[in-house]
Amino acid sequence: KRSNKYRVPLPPGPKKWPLIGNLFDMPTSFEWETYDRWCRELGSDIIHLEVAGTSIVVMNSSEVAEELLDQHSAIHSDRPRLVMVNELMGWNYSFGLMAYGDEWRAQRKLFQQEFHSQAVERFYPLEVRVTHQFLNRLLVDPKNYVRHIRHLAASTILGIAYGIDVVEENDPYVDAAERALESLGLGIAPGAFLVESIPAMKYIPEWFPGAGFKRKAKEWSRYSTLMRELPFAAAKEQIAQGTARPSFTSYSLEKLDEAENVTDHEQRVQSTAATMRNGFDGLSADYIHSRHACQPEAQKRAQKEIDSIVSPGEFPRFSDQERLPFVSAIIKEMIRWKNVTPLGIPHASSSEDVYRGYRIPAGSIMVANIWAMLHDEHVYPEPHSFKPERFIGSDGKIDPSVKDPTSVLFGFGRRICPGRFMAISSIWIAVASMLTVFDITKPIDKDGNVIEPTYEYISSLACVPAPFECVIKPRSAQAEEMIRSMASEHS
Ligand code: HEM
Repeated sequence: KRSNKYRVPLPPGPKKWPLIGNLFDMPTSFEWETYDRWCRELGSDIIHLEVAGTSIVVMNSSEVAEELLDQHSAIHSDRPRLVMVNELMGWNYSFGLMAYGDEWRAQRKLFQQEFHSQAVERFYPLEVRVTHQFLNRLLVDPKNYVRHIRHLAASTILGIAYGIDVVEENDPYVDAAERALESLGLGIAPGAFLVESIPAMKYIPEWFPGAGFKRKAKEWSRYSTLMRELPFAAAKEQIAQGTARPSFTSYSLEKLDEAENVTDHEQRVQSTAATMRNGFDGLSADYIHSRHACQPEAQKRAQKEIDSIVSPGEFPRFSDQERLPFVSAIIKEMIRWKNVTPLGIPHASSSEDVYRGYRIPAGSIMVANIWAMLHDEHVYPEPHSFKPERFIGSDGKIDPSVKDPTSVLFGFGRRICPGRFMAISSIWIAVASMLTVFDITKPIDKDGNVIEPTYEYISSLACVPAPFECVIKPRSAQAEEMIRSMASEHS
């Protein structure tokens, strides 16, 4: 039986060495580009790697990812084991990192009830309010635009998850989340902790020489607990006092009476709300990070479109989306051109599978190379150029024959990003509003030369744009007045 089984070959891959496999071939930054190169060299959109006994399958096209993660989703919907963050730092409460099973299903259902495509419309007024406040901060202090974008992301998610308003400086909930998410990034970084390869090390006592990782994990687990408990306690208090704004927490706790077990339901609401914060932090902010800023032609075309549709003195509304196709095209191109999550979140296979005549071993880590899918020259000609017009048809509307990048950006199968509708709506309103009132241009040095932006990206788990200089100025005196009056209306 065994010998029959092993006649089914593994997908092709770079040459493996005994015991260590591809350990020394593995890229340590911009992995997606190396995986893409290997796939091209091997002429296959699915490849197999092995790192010290761990099987890794890279899916380099949307066809393979859809077939494996959607159509074979009963097999490939688990997550890889994460000893440091899940078992030692306490992040296993978060359904995004959790193994596939009943608790994952229960939390995911809770999340989806409040975040499906129609339900997210309840959060539109909040998204509009925090966006207008963000524009005012940009007006007052344009140089610190990265900080304001991060503040916008935090205000959006803390408002939606808990109904909490974020304060300008030293917000306790933002600080708690930042500390926790920073430690999550350190704990999850591939190769950072030996315990990931030798899980039995997790039983070493803290005082033991070489057990520094245990002491770190203990300290970091305090941050993850604080991030989960602090805002939830505040939301519950506001609900009890009758001062709470509507939020995921308030909507979900209203259903407490229907729950079979009240304590379990409350715990689940707490964990799911905290998971929203991890999902959102950074990602949407990184997209809004003025990627389109230094694309003057696209900016001017979008502004012309906005000026022709939106009445003078007003901001775009969600209901204008269809009538502003070029703004939507800019957003599609922003998320395609330099996507922040080039490898998504890996899935894991709970049992063996056979696909296209290849064997996929049980326990394989399934990596979707989203970057490669969004830079496939057959789907998006000149994939490395910023060309929002690629999404516009001859009738001036969004061309449905061009693949929408959101169909791969948010992952696949049962684990597909459940926050995708909210993510896109909050990015849309922020970008459309910024374009309405601001001109974003490249800075000029003291000799009158244009300073080109760096377009550098920091490669970690996510691919984050490095800060670059740009000049953000109101388009007119009327635009400035609009920002100020909206901000005072919301304050
Ligand atoms: C532009 C912004 C975003 C991008 C690019 C993004 C992308 C992704 C990707 C690629 C995955 C992995 C899917 C898979 O395993 O196949 C994911 C999962 C997830 N995302 Fe997002 N996401 C974004 C915003 C959000 C927001 C706003 C939330 C919450 C409000 C969120 C919550 C989650 C959760 C909870 C998961 C884990 C789902 C699970 O394991 O079942 N994301 N996201």
